[in-house]
Amino acid sequence: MRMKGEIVGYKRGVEEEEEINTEENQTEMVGGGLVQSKKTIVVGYALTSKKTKSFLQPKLECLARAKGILFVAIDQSKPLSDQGPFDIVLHKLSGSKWRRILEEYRLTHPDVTVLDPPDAIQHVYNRQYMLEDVADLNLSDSYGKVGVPRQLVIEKDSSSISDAVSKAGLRLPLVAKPLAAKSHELSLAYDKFSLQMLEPPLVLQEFINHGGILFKVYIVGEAIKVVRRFSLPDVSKRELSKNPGVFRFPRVSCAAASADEADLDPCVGELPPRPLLERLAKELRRRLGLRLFNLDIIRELGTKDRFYVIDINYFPGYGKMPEYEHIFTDFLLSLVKQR
Ligand SMILES: Nc1ncnc2c1ncn2[C@@H]1O[C@H](COP(=O)(O)OP(=O)(O)OP(=O)(O)O)[C@@H](O)[C@H]1O
Ligand SMILES: O=P(O)(O)O[C@H]1[C@H](OP(=O)(O)O)[C@@H](OP(=O)(O)O)[C@@H](O)[C@@H](O)[C@@H]1OP(=O)(O)O
Ligand SMILES: [Mg+2]
Ligand SMILES: [Mg+2]
Repeated sequence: MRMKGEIVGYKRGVEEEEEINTEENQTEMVGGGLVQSKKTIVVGYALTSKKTKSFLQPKLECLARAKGILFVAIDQSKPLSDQGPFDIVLHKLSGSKWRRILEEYRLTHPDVTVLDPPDAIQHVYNRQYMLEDVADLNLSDSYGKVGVPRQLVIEKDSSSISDAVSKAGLRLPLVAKPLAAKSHELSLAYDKFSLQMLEPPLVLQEFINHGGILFKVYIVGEAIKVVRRFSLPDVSKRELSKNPGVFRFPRVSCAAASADEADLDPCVGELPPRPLLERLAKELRRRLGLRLFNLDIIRELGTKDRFYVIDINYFPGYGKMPEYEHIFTDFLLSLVKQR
C-alpha cells in the first residue's frame, strides 16, 4: 500500500510547475530555498508497448514529475487492487477480460478516475455506432454545419451489397471500412459491380471530396488541439467513370503526413472555426462519456462551413499532438483538483 505518497524536497522554480491546491499541499523553508512537500498524483497505466513508447515520452514523464505526477506501469499478472494505490488509471488494452477487471475495479474503487469507462470505449470501437452521436447532434450554427457521411452497415453476404447500396440511395465512390474500428484496411469502391468484392462485416460510407486535407481534432478533457494532415485526394466524375474497381489501402491514415507547414489553398487549409469545434467537443465529451479521443474532420470541397466527422479514435496518438505533455499534465492535475 502506498502511504500518502509524497514528493519531498522538490525545489520550486521549475518553469512548468503549478501549484496544487490540495489539503495535503504544504510548503516550508529549508536552507534558504523554498522546498515543497506535496501529495504525488499516481497514474497507473495499462498500455501496449507501442503506445507506451509513443505516449510516455521522456518529455512527458519529466514534466509530469515536475508537477508531482508519477506514471506507474500496471502489472497485468497481478490483481489491480493490490497495486497502487492509484489516483488515476489510464488504459488502452483490448479484451473482455481486461474490461471486466476494470469494471470491477471502478465499482470497488469509486475514488479512482478510470480514463475512460470501458463501455464508452467499446461504443466507439464499432463503426456502426461510432458516429451516431455526431449525427444525433446535427450541429448547425452561424459558424457552420457538422454532420456525418451517409453510411450503410453490411453484416454479411457480399453478393447483396450492390442492391443494398441502390436501395439506400448511396452515391459512389464509397469508402469501405471494417466494422471494427481497430482494423484499418480501407477500400475505395468506384463502381457498383465491384462492391461484391468487398468483405463484410463493414460500413460503406459516401466518399466526400475535401481537397485532400483532413483536420485531426485532439481532445484531452476540456482541451482541444487541431492539426492538419494530408488525406485521400478528391475523386472527379471523370476518374470515377474511367477507373472501375476496388482500391485497397492497408493503413491510409498512418502514412498521412502533417500538412501544417504545407502551402495550402486557404479554402481547403483553413481550420474549422474554433467555436464550432468547442461546441462539438463539449457535446461529444458528454454524449460519448469519453475524455480522451480525437475526431477526423473534413470540409466538403467547394464549401466554407460544411464539415463531416469521418472517424473517432479513443486515446489516439497524443505523442504527435503539439504540446501534448503540457496539455496532458494539466488535464491530470485538473482531474485531481475537481475531486
Ligand atoms: N467518408 C470519407 N470521405 C473522404 N475521405 C475519407 C472518408 N472516410 C475516410 N476517408 C479517408 O480515409 C482515411 C482513413 O479513414 P478513417 O479515418 O475512417 O480510418 P481509420 O483507419 O480509422 O483511421 P485512424 O488511423 O485515424 O484510426 C481518412 O483519414 C481519410 O483520408
Ligand atoms: O499509432 P499512432 O500513434 O499513430 O496512434 C493511432 C492509434 O494507434 P495505437 O493507439 O494503437 O498506438 C490508433 O489506435 P487503434 O485504432 O489501433 O486503437 C488510432 O487511434 C489512430 O487514430 C492513432 O493515430 P492518430 O489518429 O493519433 O494519428
Ligand atoms: Mg482516421
Ligand atoms: Mg480510426
